[in-house]
Amino acid sequence: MGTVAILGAGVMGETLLSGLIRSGRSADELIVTARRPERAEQLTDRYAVRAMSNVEAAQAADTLVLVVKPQDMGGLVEEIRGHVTAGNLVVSLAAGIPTQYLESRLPDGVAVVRVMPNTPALVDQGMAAVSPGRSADAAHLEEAAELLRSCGRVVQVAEKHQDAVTAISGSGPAYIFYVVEAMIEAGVVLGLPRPTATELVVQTLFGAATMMRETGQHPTVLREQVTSPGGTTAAALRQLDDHKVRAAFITAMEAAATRSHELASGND
Ligand SMILES: NC(=O)C1=CN([C@@H]2O[C@H](COP(=O)(O)OP(=O)(O)OC[C@H]3O[C@@H](n4cnc5c(N)ncnc54)[C@H](O)[C@@H]3O)[C@@H](O)[C@H]2O)C=CC1
Ligand SMILES: O=C(O)[C@@H]1CCC=N1
Repeated sequence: MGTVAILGAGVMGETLLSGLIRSGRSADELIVTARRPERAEQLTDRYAVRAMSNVEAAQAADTLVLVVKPQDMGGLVEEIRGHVTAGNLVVSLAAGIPTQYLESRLPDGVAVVRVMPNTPALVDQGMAAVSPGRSADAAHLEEAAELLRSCGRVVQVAEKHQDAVTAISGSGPAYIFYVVEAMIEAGVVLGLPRPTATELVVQTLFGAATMMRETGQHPTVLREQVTSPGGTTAAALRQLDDHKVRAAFITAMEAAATRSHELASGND
């Protein structure tokens, strides 16, 4: 696969970097760039990878993984465009940025793959969706998928679905943590010590997620199994329905997809 440079190694860039290292990729074949020298030093200390400037990384690497914020993408591409050739594969992990945005700013024929990862990749449980740009062939797509497979699952989607993917699995961990926070608070309101409430909630989430994966049953069936007629669960779910929580989730994810779409036009 050659040398991989992670340009803009913040939260998501380090997550991918650590996954590549865990999966056995040699640190010699990995390069990082960071805006702040202290950050670059931290990453070289932690992973023994090389840190260099964006231009040097573009010159040295075969695959360039762009992991800056969408708002910083224009500046980064402007900086490296003169050093990217048709032999490079460019993989973008940024929300909202279409492959066409990158293709139109990079030399003709450069293969671009758009990816939407998520942070559970940090524990090898990531979910990533990949979409090829105009000049990316099956081998380029496989190369990008291989990078992300180092730390989780990978699916291919049509690029038109990437805003929806961003809303569901890209931002998804945050919604789950939000629900977990709310359930822990509820436990505390009900008088449980905070550490006990936290353990109950985290294990319940883990157990429910494992059940969905291992049984393959639809969540409605699994929910009904918990919900005894006239029982405690039915009383709680009635409150969630009365407060329109399901509708709120759908509206929230529509807002995330809309925001992803807006990011393409450089709206801050
Ligand atoms: N955090 C998440 O859960 C996810 C993030 N993403 C995408 O990943 C990208 C990065 O997000 P985070 O890692 O959360 O942000 P972050 O802010 O932690 O990381 C971005 C890094 O890029 C650096 N940077 C900015 N301009 C630079 C430049 N010109 N050269 C070198 N470094 C530069 C920043 O200093 C920062 O360290 C975004 O585009 C985001 O949409 C995608 C999926 C999930
Ligand atoms: O919040 C964001 O914009 C990024 C993209 C998906 C998750 N975090």
